[in-house]
Amino acid sequence: MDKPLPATILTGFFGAGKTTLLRHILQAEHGEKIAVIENEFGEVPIDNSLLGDRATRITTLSNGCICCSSANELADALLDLLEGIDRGDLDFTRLVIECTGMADPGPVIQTFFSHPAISERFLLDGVITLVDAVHADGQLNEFALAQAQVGFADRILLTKTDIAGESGALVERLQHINARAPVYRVVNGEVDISLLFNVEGFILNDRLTVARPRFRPLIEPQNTIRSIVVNLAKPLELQTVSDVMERLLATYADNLLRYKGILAIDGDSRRLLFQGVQRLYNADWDRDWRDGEPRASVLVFIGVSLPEQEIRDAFAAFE
Ligand SMILES: Nc1nc2c(ncn2[C@@H]2O[C@H](COP(=O)(O)OP(=O)(O)OP(=O)(O)O)[C@@H](O)[C@H]2O)c(=O)[nH]1
Repeated sequence: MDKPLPATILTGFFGAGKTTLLRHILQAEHGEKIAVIENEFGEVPIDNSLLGDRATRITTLSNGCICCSSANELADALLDLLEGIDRGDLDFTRLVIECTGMADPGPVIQTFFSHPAISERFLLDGVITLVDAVHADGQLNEFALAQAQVGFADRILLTKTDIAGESGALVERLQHINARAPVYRVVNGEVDISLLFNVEGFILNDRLTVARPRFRPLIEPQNTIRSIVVNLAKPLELQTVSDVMERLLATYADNLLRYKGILAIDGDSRRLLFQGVQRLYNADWDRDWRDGEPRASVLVFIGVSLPEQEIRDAFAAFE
């Protein structure tokens, strides 16, 4: 069986700079052959012509937005690419999907896990969310979807800081929504490609970065997306962790966009890595804890209206 093909999802609100970035990716020297799936929101596929001919194949999904009505359209496009490879008509090493500004990344991500052939032959590498430094504050205030796009990110690219300036407060706000994804400032798509590829956001690994905002807003907006970081100093019982997670998911799976953790389990010398997207989660043993390394657990939950106290209490009960 060939190695699965890595796939990168580019998301971000209208005008955030997704096409600009994609053009840069296609022109950069990275030795990858990239296939592109573009989603034009019921428009003429103008972006195709903007991208030039560097992509191995550009599939345009035009029938609305891949996130909702036409989730199958995305699955069909992915299967179509696989058939092209099997027939020998297509050859590519990586797939990039550009979502529309109004796409919810959740269903797009789930397409990679829900269909057997797709989940076997593609490997979702990472979700890259672009945020327009000029407009993001207003968009985040007004649209829960703009927050969800940030909440799902493995990497956040802050665009247009050439106009908006350093945007420190916005970066704090983004880290409050998603404490897990590093934020990089990118002007006109100029970014080091190595930051975007092999992110392994959906592979169990120990790359759990947690941003620590220096301050928090005085007034917490209600019903917004944010992250909760839980640190636990003492090793946990495996069964108890799974009971708590099952209980949380039974009630709050729809609130949880993404969660990830590195856990110290009582009686085991290895670290336990786990991560999930809404209802889907998995866990795997990692390397041994090193001598002198504190056997402490850290979990990050990103979601909408998270029951913070309940999550904290459930885990605090073990301390
Ligand atoms: N000044 C400045 N302009 C930028 C930057 N990045 C993108 N733009 C401009 O912003 C506009 C929108 O960029 P696109 O790349 O089309 O954005 P998009 O996210 O693909 O937009 P939609 O397809 O509408 O969702 C274009 O005019 C870009 O040239 C940046 O870092 N600085």
